[in-house]
Amino acid sequence: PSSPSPNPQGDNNQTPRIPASHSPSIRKKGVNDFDFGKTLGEGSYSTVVSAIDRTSRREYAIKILEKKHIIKEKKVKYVNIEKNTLNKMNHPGIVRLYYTFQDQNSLYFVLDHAKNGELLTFIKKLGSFDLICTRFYAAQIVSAIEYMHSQGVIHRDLKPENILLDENMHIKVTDFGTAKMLESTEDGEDDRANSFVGTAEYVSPELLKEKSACKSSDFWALGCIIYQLIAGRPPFKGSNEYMTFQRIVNLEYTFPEGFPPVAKDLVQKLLVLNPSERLGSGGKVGIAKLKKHPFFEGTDWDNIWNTPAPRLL
Ligand SMILES: O=C(O)[C@@H]1CCC(=O)N(CCc2ccc(Cl)cc2)[C@H]1c1ccccc1Cl
Repeated sequence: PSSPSPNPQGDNNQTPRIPASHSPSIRKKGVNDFDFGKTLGEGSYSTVVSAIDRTSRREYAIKILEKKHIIKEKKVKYVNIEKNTLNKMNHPGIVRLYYTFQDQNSLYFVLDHAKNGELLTFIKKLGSFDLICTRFYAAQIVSAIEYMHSQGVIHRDLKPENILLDENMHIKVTDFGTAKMLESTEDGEDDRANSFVGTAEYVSPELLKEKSACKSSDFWALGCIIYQLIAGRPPFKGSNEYMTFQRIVNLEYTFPEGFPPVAKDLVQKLLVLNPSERLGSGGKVGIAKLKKHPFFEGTDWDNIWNTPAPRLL
């Protein structure tokens, strides 16, 4: 098209739109733009494969979902939720969605490749984290939760399997297929998100009792994760899901010998049955109070994403 004549108002809606197919830089990506490598993980509805962009040579993790399976399992809604929530996220502690595309049989999500895998692997390998490491990772999780909630998103299924580690051993929260986008993002106007139950050991009592989660449900999961980093196992674990749920709603858990008192105090303030009394709840004010807890003493909240991760011993 001829170059547009300068428009006195300066608005550019007069500029003729160049069809994407004519401009190489914004062409829609497709399967043939990548060399696929090894499988990184298999979910019940997706497979994640490492892949290299043939042009940029950049490495990605591509999440592939089979359309037939998604439709059969009635999970189309979750696919759209994952795409829409991930598209809204732009934070160092949250896995980034670069492109999406599809072909006849599958949907493709091109994501960050977090090279060091799941936080759960390190908990299993080391047995437990010392206080310095626990504080670093807990602070990064709080920072990621604070950002998600500021965007009106509740994750609803936070757990060590969904907290990945990048090459610098910094976290990348993933798996937003079960997230909930709240209408209102103002402080304190927490809507209740309905249906869907997370992973048994980390599910909040309000989700079990009222079938609805709120932002505070992510702080319950944080309490379970901090407990697990130190104790090497989650606080609520029954011999089956029903027994686990019973322990959660009855707040049946104990601290092992030697559990550091400052961490115990924080966990006791997060694992509170009433969501509005949980430390961290109540919007920005609530999160500020959480960040001030003695457990986080010495945390430089403005620099945790460019502070080297402590060596996991
Ligand atoms: O929302 C979008 O960006 C597009 C819009 C056009 C489109 O057809 N899709 C795929 C819709 C879809 C969702 C689930 C199944 Cl099982 C099949 C098709 C969407 C899509 C494409 C690629 C990857 C994910 C999605 Cl949701």
